[in-house]
Amino acid sequence: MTLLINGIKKKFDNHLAVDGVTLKVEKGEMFGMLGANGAGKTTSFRMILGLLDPTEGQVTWNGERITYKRTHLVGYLPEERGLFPKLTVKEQLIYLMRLKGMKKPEIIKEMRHWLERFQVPEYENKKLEELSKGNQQKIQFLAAVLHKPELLILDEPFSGLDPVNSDMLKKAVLDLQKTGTTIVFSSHQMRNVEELCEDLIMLKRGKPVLQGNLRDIKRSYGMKSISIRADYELDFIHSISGVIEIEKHRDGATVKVENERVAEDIFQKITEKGFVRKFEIEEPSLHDIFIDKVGGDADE
Ligand SMILES: Nc1ncnc2c1ncn2[C@@H]1O[C@H](COP(=O)(O)OP(=O)(O)OP(=O)(O)O)[C@@H](O)[C@H]1O
Repeated sequence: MTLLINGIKKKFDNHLAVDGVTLKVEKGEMFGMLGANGAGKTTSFRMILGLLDPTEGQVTWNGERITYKRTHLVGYLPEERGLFPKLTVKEQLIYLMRLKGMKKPEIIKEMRHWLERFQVPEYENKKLEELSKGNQQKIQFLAAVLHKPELLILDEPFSGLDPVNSDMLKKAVLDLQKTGTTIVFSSHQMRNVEELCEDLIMLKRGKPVLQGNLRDIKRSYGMKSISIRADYELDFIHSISGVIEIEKHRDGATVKVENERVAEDIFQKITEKGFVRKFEIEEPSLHDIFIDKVGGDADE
């Protein structure tokens, strides 16, 4: 079972919201879709789900398009959320999961299992509007996974969750992956992406600017971060060519540089000045790569 996206583009009037996305996600993979606001992530998800027709290109799941008849194979947590405020948790999950072809006793069994897991069994008969935003989101997640979809699309699943709930959701997502669910998700929280996904695509104004295995991307990325501890003034590093940024600490600095050669240059210059307690070249964080590639803010 493979999700294949082949050169999809989406034009709204004259605006190309998605401009040539090609990717392959195999069964049981966790795939991250990143990009600044308006980069085209949600539009791509809608095309994957068959809710929006691509202007160009195709999407297939297991060799076929995802049409209305195959929606039971897919789970979707939309960014704009979409539950019924006046219905109880039980009422709406029964309604939504019957649309996915589940029978009522099975829905109730699965719902209780998940409510227990999320430590909110008492919510079964509460109206959605009575729940906090974060707890409503847990119910929205249940609406995406109760029918055990093969492909799960999560648009900003962690936004608005406190650290405890965010961790709980992360564990749930990882467990679903272990059972073979294919997961594609978007997030502005780079730490969550680093913790969860092996492969990713980064979009900028609809175009892919980076794509591949996260570890390979970090290893081969030119930009490096250097951690330095020394007993003397490090301000002079500013003037070395290829230095992107220097952040000073009490007894040293963290320096972002364009490539390893710049790091060697800095090493030589600081050892000429005096004793160096620490000099460590580190791979850039995904946050740094995001800022470098996409610009703007990542929510961290
Ligand atoms: N139905 C639509 N009609 C016209 N323009 C649209 C429509 N849907 C999206 N767009 C535009 O397409 C671009 C991509 O939007 P999209 O919602 O896919 O971005 P995103 O990456 O999900 O952003 P965010 O992180 O803010 O959710 C934006 O410029 C948006 O204004």
